[in-house]
Amino acid sequence: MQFTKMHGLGNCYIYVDMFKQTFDEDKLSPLAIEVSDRNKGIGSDGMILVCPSEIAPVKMRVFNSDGSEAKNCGNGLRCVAKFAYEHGYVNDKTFQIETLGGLVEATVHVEGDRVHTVSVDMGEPILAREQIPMLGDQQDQVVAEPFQLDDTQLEVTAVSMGNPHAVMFVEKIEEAPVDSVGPKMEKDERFPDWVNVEFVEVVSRNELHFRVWERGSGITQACGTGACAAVVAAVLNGHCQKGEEVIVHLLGGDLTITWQENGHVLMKGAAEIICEGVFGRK
Ligand SMILES: N[C@H](CCC[C@H](N)C(=O)O)C(=O)O
Repeated sequence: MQFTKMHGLGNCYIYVDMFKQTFDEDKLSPLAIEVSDRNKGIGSDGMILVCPSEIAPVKMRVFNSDGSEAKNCGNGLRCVAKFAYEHGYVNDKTFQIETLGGLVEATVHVEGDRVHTVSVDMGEPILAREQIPMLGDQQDQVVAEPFQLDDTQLEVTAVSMGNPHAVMFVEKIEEAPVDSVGPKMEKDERFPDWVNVEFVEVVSRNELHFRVWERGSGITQACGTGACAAVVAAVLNGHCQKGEEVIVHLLGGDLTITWQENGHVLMKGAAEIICEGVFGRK
């Protein structure tokens, strides 16, 4: 299998060009687990397929390292946009990408003949409880809702960017309980589809620190949809302002996120190739 390993701020995936090769549907989840394995495979946070689409130049499918398929991936979208442009699957610098969560619009920023930075209009966040989805009979939106997890009392703000996110604010990001709270909340029964878990320290109305425990992959260096969810949650909790750029500091680098006045969330950040190769026998 031909592959390209790419990363967005250290959140790396094995990209497979499905314009040139195809696999049986039931092989995809096991293949994602196999290629993601850092000891017996290539090593990554998951696998992303760059597919033909009937409604856009390309379609993105995302598989976490546990083999589960997700509806969206922010860092993946920037890398898919770079891949599509550099492989000539698109002619313009701004184009749509189909995801399982709907259509998004990407713009590649070209330096010479290479793309290093990509902007993506991620569309509107989904805030209705039942569409996150999250159980509970309180009000329709989940903003700073008390959340008891074993003997820990937390406050959760829930946002979907096509995939579900539970955002919590902490005083010091370096003390965020990522590896203790993360895995418990990821599969808590109150999130029927499980959930990505984010911890945010507010530096100012235009700057956040961010850590993540990703659904299906665990701790990663960065999560693009999670950074978008974090800015939306920060606005909902009065820490940031709609219409203003927010710099989000993730372990692997920075993203610029704006929850625009028109309701759409704009994400801008890097996308890089690590290597290309053949997985398994030719
Ligand atoms: N773990 C996520 C998919 C990858 C999202 C993340 N890597 C990003 O950049 O948005 C989920 O199951 O919803």
